[in-house]
Amino acid sequence: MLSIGIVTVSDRAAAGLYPDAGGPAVAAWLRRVVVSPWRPVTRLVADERVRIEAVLRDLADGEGCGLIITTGGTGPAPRDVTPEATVAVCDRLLPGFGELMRRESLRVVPTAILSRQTAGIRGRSLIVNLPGKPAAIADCLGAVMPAIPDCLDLIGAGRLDTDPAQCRAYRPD
Ligand SMILES: Nc1ncnc2c1ncn2[C@@H]1O[C@H](COP(=O)(O)OP(=O)(O)OP(=O)(O)O)[C@@H](O)[C@H]1O
Ligand SMILES: Nc1nc2c(c(=O)[nH]1)N[C@H]1C(S)=C(S)[C@@H](COP(=O)(O)O)O[C@H]1N2
Repeated sequence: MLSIGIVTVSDRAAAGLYPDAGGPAVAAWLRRVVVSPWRPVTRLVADERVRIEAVLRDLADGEGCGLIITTGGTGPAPRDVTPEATVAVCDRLLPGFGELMRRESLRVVPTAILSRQTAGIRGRSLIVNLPGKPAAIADCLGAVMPAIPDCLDLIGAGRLDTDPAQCRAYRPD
């Protein structure tokens, strides 16, 4: 059973000023697309680098999440620090994820280039950043999910299969 961490990074959602729409949107997208057994491990954290890093380490090392998806805190505002926290906890980066997600998002909004979203590997966990706008989640996950099952295989993170009618994953022979 693959554990998937879902991390909302938002000052206002963490303070209860608005309900978190991002985490539930990620979970709903995964429920629609992922057909192999998985369990969500959800976290809600303010835009504080030290706390985001602690959450990512706990999900990877403590909860054993093979995949960790963050939403929020990727922009240029002073408190947007999710990419810095991600880079700090990762052993290696996968810059292609951010490049592809920005390219796809650019079809939707010109401000897509403001997202510094990235991805990387910590041990046997793949960490992927998404922007905070709930509408961005499907754009970005739809772009990178075709490559995620093979990445999880390669790092020994666990098995993830998608419904090909929703998202066709590519596993090279
Ligand atoms: N978890 C969330 N739930 C609902 N809406 C969100 C969430 N995160 C972001 N948004 C919406 O997307 C916009 C841009 O997201 P961003 O991560 O830049 O938030 P922000 O302006 O830094 O504020 P905050 O960190 O308090 O959510 C927000 O202004 C808000 O309207
Ligand atoms: N697909 C998509 N990507 C998007 C957006 C969006 O609405 N849709 N918003 C952009 C905006 S306005 C910002 S500021 C950056 C960073 O957002 P974040 O700080 O919420 O992570 O993501 C960008 N990427």
